[in-house]
Amino acid sequence: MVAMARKDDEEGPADRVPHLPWMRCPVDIDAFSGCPVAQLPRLDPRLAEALRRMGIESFFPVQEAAWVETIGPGAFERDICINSPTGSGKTLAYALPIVQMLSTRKVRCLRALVVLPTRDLALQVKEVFDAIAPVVGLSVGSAVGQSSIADEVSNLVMKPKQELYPTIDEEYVKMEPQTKVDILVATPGRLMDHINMTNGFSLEHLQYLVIDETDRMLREAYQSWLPTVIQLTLSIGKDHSWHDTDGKTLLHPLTTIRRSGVERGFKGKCYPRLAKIVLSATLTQDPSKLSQLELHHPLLLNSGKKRYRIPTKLESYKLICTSNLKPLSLIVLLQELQGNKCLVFTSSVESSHRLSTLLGFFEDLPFKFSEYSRLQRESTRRKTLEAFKGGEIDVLIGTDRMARGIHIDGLRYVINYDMPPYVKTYIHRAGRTARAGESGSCFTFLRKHEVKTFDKMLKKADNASCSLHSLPEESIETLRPVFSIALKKLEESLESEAAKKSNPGDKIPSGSKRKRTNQK
Ligand SMILES: Nc1ncnc2c1ncn2[C@@H]1O[C@H](COP(=O)(O)OP(=O)(O)OP(=O)(O)O)[C@@H](O)[C@H]1O
Repeated sequence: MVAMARKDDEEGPADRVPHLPWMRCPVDIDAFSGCPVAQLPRLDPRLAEALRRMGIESFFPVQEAAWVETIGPGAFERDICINSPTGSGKTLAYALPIVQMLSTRKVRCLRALVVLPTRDLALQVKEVFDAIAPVVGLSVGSAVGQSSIADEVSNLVMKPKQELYPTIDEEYVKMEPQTKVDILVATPGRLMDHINMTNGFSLEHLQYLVIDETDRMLREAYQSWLPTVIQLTLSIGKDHSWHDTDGKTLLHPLTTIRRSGVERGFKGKCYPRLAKIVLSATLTQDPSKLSQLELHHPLLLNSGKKRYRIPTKLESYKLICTSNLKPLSLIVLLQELQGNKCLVFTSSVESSHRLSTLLGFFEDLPFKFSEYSRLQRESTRRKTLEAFKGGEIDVLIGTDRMARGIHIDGLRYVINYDMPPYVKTYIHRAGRTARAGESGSCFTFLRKHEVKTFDKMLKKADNASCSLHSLPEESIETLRPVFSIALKKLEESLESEAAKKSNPGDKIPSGSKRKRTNQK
């Protein structure tokens, strides 16, 4: 039953009318042209200046549309759901209104929480907040597990200054630490660690909750993070009392009092309510999944006519070849791409490992490649990604872990070494290129029998025409002799790895040590 629901959500017809009435009448993002920074109404001049320093001269349509519904006439009255293509600028679409709204806050409390599925993605989003929030006096923190929990705690909370609280020492000692950040970017795991264990970490004052990559996040049930977060922000009926030395009950000076919202016309909800923004390039339409978000009069901001949309400047190509020639065809294609940055997606970590080990047995390849997978240590992965961003590696080979949200400047090419199983997967993989109005290409290797399924799948997205790309036969033939030797070495290498796994004490013979990268 669960499997069927997932398949239906991923694979339903492209033009199916959404079940939820509010999804049927979205705000059309494409009706916005994206105005110059100087013309955005009510934008704090300090933020305008920060944006200019970031090289942003005008806004993208999704950013203008979101501004209208938050700072503009929409005034954050409704929760916002954004369905807009990869690379269309969704991060700034939520970061800017939140920072602008909080720029007038008087007391520091944790008021905005942004949750993302992976650490890399969370750190990328934090960079955007870091570029704009400090200019209006806001502090941004992260809870992503990049450093030890103790370091994270010391960056997030501190004991309040004693002189601000003229109570006797004993009372001060009992006081809980308070937050050091206004905005927190987190992954669900570390967020739950702080909720459960960090003294003084509180979501009581939260005003904004952003769930980026929403469809992916709704599959992330980690310790029921979503219901926990929502529950912790509801403080109706909670005892806010704070006792002074005479035992009199005072309100804690930082308490956000959420009252029942009946008089504001939203029965059963609190006021001020927690405003939510949820986003994806492939937002789910499944009512049962969306209901977990407990959205308040949701408003959909949508781009394109079909359910999914591929970036306008993305060119899609398919290459048809047999399984046994796929590695050679990949090498020839990578040679054609002439050392330009490229991501290669496989269907599993094993497949990525196999492929990169095999490529390691080809001498003198004219590109530098590396494996990027969860089989590697976090620190190795981070270094690899940095090297790729910095241009020391041309090709990264990995799985769908690299497919969500990651932005790499100058990335022109994506290759699906294995066919993506769903149109959503195609969109996120291909969406690592052709971002922010740049052009890019996505190549997909297919076996003959996969072509029909693939073509049908792509029809579910706007702008998804796909031409055939052929590789020169003679280039493939030239590589064949080396290929046979490389295959033999690959088998030996995998065997010795397997042996090492089953007998961790044994040394691998030096000749068969695996080589996952050809980095110098
Ligand atoms: N107004 C703008 N002008 C120029 N560049 C921009 C603007 N807004 C965002 N960008 C750049 O566009 C790139 C893509 O933005 P972002 O990562 O927010 O896209 P996204 O829609 O969240 O993509 P995905 O769905 O893949 O996560 C970033 O490098 C960002 O710096």
